[in-house]
Amino acid sequence: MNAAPSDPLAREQAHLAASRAALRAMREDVESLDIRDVTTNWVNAQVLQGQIDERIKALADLSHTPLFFGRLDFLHAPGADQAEGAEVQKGSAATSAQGRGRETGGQFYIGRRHVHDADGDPMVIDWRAPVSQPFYRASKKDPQDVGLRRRFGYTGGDLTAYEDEHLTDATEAEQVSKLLQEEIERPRVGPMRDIVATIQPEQDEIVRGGLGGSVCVQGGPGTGKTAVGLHRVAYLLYAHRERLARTGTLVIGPNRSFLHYIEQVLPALGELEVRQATVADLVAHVEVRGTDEPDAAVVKGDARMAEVLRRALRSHVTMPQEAIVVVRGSRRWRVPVYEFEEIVRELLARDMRYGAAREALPQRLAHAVLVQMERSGEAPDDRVQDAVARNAAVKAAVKAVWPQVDPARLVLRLLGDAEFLAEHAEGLLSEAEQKAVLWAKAPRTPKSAKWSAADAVLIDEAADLVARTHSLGHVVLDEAQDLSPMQYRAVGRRCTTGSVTVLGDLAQGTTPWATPSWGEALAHLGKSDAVVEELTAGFRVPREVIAYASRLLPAIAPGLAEVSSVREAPGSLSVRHVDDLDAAALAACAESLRQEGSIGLIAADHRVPALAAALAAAGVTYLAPGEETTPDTRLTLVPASLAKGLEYDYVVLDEPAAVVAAEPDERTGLRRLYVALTRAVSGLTVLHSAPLPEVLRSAPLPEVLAGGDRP
Ligand SMILES: Nc1ncnc2c1ncn2[C@@H]1O[C@H](COP(=O)(O)OP(=O)(O)OP(=O)(O)O)[C@@H](O)[C@H]1O
Repeated sequence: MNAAPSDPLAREQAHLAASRAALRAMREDVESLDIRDVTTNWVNAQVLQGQIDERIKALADLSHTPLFFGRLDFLHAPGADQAEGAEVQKGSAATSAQGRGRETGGQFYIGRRHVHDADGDPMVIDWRAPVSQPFYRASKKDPQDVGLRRRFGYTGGDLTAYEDEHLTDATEAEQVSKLLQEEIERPRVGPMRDIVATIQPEQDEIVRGGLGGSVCVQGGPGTGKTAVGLHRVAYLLYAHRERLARTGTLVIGPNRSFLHYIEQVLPALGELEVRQATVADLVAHVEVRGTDEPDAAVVKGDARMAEVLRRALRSHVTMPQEAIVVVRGSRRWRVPVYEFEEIVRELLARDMRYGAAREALPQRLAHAVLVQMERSGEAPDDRVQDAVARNAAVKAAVKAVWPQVDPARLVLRLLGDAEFLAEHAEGLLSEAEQKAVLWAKAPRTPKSAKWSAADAVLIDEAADLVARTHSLGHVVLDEAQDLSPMQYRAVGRRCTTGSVTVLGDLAQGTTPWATPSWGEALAHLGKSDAVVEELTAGFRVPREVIAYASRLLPAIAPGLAEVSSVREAPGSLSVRHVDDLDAAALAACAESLRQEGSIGLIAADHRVPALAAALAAAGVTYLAPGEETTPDTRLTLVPASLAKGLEYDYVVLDEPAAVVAAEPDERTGLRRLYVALTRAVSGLTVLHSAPLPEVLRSAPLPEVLAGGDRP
């Protein structure tokens, strides 16, 4: 064996090479498994082979993804429970080479996955293992027994740098990590990437929160809410894999392009099994072909609709008018009206789903018959009870008293039949509200109806009243501020037995029903006990840009704290008054394209066709949101309504006044503008030919405003 190189970087590179070799050996071990001896059953063999293929995939060594990104040298050996079988070395060469002369307790390389050598000793520890936690949380104030924390920098797949912190050395100054700054500013090409190497302490607390508790994270733009939510799923799947494999996990995002943007993060962390969906996907009982006027959508999304639906559904149950007569052989058995009614009332009083109660009713009636049989000296068994429950007279009685209800037909009737609606909305919805939701012309069948997105949510509520919705183990709800109360309920019933991570920013609420407070949202979700956490450190947007965007805060979300950016980027903001918007947008895009990374041209939705034409005429290729940027096509033309949650290295924002004016009211318009102003990582160019919105103009100037005109 070669002697360990004396240069610390070379030694780390050697450990990387050895870890890669170990990973390769792990993969080869799995590849060489011969399952013919293990199973002769074809189906079992297929399943086993599938699992092996997954495992081989999970053990792939991605050349551009660092196998480890950090190292921890503990002062004392961590307990066995912490170590995940980690190698605990006495006075490792690397640490003693620091010349610090302490007794060391173990050295751990932290990476995306666990890698062990031929003896089973770990070369790399999974970032989610307990022993990795101090990598994210330890500080000079609380070193957590860590003597040295080392972060590694990579260029391509090569380990090229490292950064050390001696946490117990009082003389060493605390400093902002250069590697963190570089990681954030690394140009963006392709979809969102993971942040596993640089999760911050306050983020890590949320990521590693227990599975039992629900959590709600309020955080301004770019504070890492989405990143935190996705890493939390990966962590929970590690810590509770078996349980969550059974119960399932789900990530909910606002639209397809957003989901497309985030969909690679979990696979990159080795998690392939997580479903990602929009709320619309969850409630897709019918085809959505219609839209609502805002006032109708607000009423349809209001939680009072749940009670209207409940009443309307229960109105289908009618009290029996006649006794049931069951003929068996030569005998006739009667369930008198009063007893039948008692059974129906008792089922209504129970907290049962409509459908479950309907299924229970024949058995209850049969039971009443059985009691009579016993009284008259017969000894019927369970089979007799089943037979009575299936008796034609019982079936007919149940059908008349407790009919089957189709959820879509129920909603169809409520929205199409003014009298029916009035009857069940009485005391809940005003006349004007009822009028707002009623169809001008009622469709005849659910198939011919032009259902809106809000209608689909009503149908989902009705479906849950009829039969319980399946609940998952954990749900992450991103951009949660925009949901209506009825949408929160739809999400809440998918995690009644599990927990939820709610992520959002009240200042970015752009729907007419956006939630005014997290307390309200959580109540609708059925998770009032969730802890509300706040993230205030901003990673995406540089200080100058966030200061400019934050001028809007008093108007859009008074009381919310301004994001405090971790990055200074002088010259990152330029605000220009221009005469020809299209030409200026082309020029600004060309300017940004000279830099590395992605560019987003954001404009009011109605401005998009004109800008598209201008780009096409100039021969500039561009993408729509959700399409993947490539080194050749780095420009995306983004309608302001789809900008939420996305980010670009450089943003050109076209005509703020048009973005504001496109919304039904000023506050929503300014919130939309706030979203658009906070998408840039490295530079924002604002172009306007109309005057800027008053709040953006009149606020005091931030201290640093370099590049371009002053606003
Ligand atoms: N700890 C971190 N290390 C490196 N990058 C980070 C970290 N936290 C967040 N980021 C980066 O900051 C950017 C913003 O993160 P993210 O999209 O999760 O923010 P958000 O709070 O969801 O924003 P928005 O409110 O705009 O949707 C992303 O590029 C993300 O990778």
